[in-house]
Amino acid sequence: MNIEYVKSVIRNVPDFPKPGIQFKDITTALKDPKALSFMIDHLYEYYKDKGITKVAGIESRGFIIGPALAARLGAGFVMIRKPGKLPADTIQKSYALEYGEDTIEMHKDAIGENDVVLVHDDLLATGGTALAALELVQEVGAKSVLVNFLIELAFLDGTARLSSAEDVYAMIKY
Ligand SMILES: O=P(O)(O)OC[C@H]1O[C@H](OP(=O)(O)OP(=O)(O)O)[C@H](O)[C@@H]1O
Ligand SMILES: Nc1ncnc2[nH]cnc12
Repeated sequence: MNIEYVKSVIRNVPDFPKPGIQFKDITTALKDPKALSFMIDHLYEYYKDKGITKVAGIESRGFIIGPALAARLGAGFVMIRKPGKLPADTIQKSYALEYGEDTIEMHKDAIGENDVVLVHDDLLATGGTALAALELVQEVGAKSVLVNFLIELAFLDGTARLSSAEDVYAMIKY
């Protein structure tokens, strides 16, 4: 079992959700028991000695591997959600999309100044979503912030926008 195997079971769906987009569909990797456990094991090995105290997953595909990885690391899990879903006091960040704008939010008390936070999502494209999440976690005063993706669309150079993170790691690159 290796990264190439996981890559081989990620389905490419052309022209979804609109013409010209090559959609990387992780459902075919998640339903494969060997690929699912490999992804969690591999990320655990990468992060186990980095002192992570919280994994912050981005809705919704960051809510799949994120909590499993957090449990393996002995860390807590924090939800970064689309607006209007979190019940207590939140901090928000808006960011540009290809067309228009989107907002994410997190509970203000989700992270403290002693936390080493791993922001996790399934995929890095332009980096707008991840940058907004990184800034949210930095603004609430985390000690340091690392960022992780299962997949990076490297040709879009989203990592360039995440230079204020301690570390950025994507398991699979296209
Ligand atoms: O790097 P970016 O250009 O910001 O794009 C990446 C984001 O887009 C996808 O989420 P989507 O908005 O499709 O939501 P979902 O996870 O709920 O499917 C993906 O899961 C990332 O969160
Ligand atoms: N090409 C893509 N595949 C899957 N999710 C995405 N989110 C943004 N771009 C994507």
